[in-house]
Amino acid sequence: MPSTVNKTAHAFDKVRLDALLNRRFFYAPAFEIYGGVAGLYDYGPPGSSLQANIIAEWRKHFIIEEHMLELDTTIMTPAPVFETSGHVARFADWMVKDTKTGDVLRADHLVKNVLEARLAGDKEARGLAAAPVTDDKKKKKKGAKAAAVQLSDEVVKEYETILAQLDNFSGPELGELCRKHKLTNPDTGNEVGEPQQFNLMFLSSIGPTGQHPGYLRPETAQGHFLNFSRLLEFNNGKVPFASAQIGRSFRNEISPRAGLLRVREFTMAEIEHYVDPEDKRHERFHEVRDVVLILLDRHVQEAGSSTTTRLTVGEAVKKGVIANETLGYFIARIYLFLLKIGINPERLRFRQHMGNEMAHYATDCWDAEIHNATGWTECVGCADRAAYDLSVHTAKTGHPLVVRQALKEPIITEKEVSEWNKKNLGKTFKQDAALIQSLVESMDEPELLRIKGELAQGAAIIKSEDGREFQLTPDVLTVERKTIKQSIREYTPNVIEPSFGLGRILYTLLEHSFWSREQDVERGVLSLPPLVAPTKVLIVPLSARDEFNPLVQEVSSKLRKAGVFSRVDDSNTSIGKRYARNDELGTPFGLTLDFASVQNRTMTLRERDTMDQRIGSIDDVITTVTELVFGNIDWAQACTRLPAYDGVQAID
Ligand SMILES: Nc1ncnc2c1ncn2[C@@H]1O[C@H](COP(=O)(O)OP(=O)(O)OP(=O)(O)O)[C@@H](O)[C@H]1O
Repeated sequence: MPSTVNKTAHAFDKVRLDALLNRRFFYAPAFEIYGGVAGLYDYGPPGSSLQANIIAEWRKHFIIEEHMLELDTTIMTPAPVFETSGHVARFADWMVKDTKTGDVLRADHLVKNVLEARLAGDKEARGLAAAPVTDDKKKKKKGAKAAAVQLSDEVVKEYETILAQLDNFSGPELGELCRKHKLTNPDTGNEVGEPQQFNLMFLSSIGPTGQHPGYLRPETAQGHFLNFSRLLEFNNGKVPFASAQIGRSFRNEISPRAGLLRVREFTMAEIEHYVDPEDKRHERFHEVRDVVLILLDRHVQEAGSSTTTRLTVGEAVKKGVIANETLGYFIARIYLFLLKIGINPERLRFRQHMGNEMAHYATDCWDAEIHNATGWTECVGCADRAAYDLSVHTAKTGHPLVVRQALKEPIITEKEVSEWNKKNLGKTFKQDAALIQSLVESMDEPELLRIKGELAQGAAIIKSEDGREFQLTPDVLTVERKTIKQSIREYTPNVIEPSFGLGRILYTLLEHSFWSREQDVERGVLSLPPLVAPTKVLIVPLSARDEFNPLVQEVSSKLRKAGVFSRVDDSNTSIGKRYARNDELGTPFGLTLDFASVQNRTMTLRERDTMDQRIGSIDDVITTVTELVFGNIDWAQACTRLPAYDGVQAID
């Protein structure tokens, strides 16, 4: 039987984790030797592999499993695209300036940090256990740390309500909060000015003339929408279908201070699922119906609370908590993906956007929020964007981004139809002729009936938007009832959009995976699942002596052939130190080759978390470790195949 491990013997320590990630070069500030730039990071070898493995699993879980159409569209985007999509006018955050130093802060973050600090001070004053604060947290939140002052119960309730509704406030409302609650810059104690909007897109220029402004895209979505007609054709004209894209996005964040959680350049993985607006059922919904989710719905937040409920996706859709099956299906699929790569399900919730928070065109929107040392962080957004994007690009370009569906049974209807005498129309109304025609053509049935009635009396009056009146007579216009046969239905599909930020997922996964050995807090471990671990198997020869070389090569080559990514560590340190280093890199399995291996062709297999060691013939161990890496068996099953090893080379 495998040993049990106590992963909670030491409280989570962000300082240690950050030091580990830096020391092992998971990632580091970009341009570090030039002093670095806030919000820009480079990933080193383990960080890059971890990200690549998460992406590989994402492609399998979504693109391959769901037959999505993959795209790779350009990052540099001409300005008119983002003018049409609304990003130029609205892709902005509210910032405030320190009235003395001119330092810039994001207004909602200022409110959050100061109120949270005051609530922590209140807890301390009441003698209630506050969350442990590490040295690093103290340092970072130095300014935000409030004195241990007890607040009245009403003020506590008011602060909690504000925090629950934070994402719902407009800029002027945030300004009002700063004044009412005397919120000052936590770093300096100075007052802040009125919130102002700051557009987050990086502006550039395409070509040498400076006449074609462009932006670095802040999300990959527009690249999907602009290619909709081609995608639809590729899919043989059939809806529903989805496009998917993994790529870089850029946002000029106001003051990025949260490591990978808020950066200015990051990798996104986005899906745009196109669906008939009249039928948002999903044919695979039954597969996820029973998945239980932790939900925080909009009504709870609007009432000032953060109390979550557990519901199956099936119940949530049935009760109307989640707007439709397709949205529910993707929320459940996002949940399953995050669990698969190692996110702790108890620290994952889905929060619905409140009324003001949601884009005006969206029908419903949920964020997958993952809990970490800084609180709850949105890592995936999942929105029903209705027909907004495709409609605005159609209206702007005149290129119809629509579905034309042949109807099985033609629809026969009777309706009032306008008939024009074009010659008389032009002669009577000259340059106003086109306007008059479009006014009549946009009328609904009751209005046309009114016109028909008035024409029967001799003349009908219509009004233009600018208040002018036109008198129409039967020699110009007649209205007749006709039978219409419609065999094509044309509609703009609605879009359900799951949008993943990979850096946030990667960082929160590292937090959820990190712990320290009970016997020694200095010995950190990253319990990354084999699926995403940067290296799956470490091969450790007892020493760098030549006699081990043939075996090392044999084992490496057999693992390579089995598709298992391994590395050899024949450095000149003890086996224990080599394993400890690889525990920090999250390598789940280790293979040790010693003199017995040379003589008897045996090898030991070590499991990272328990440090248990088993022994078997080289080939048996390779078969077992391969199955472990691919998730076909777990460690308990491996233990039934291979006997325990308690020899001298055990690392402790
Ligand atoms: N500055 C950033 N750094 C890292 N990831 C980001 C950043 N902004 C957005 N993301 C990621 O992209 C995903 C989709 O972007 P979306 O526009 O929904 O985020 P957002 O609502 O603007 O995020 P926030 O409110 O935290 O600024 C987010 O769920 C997140 O994972």
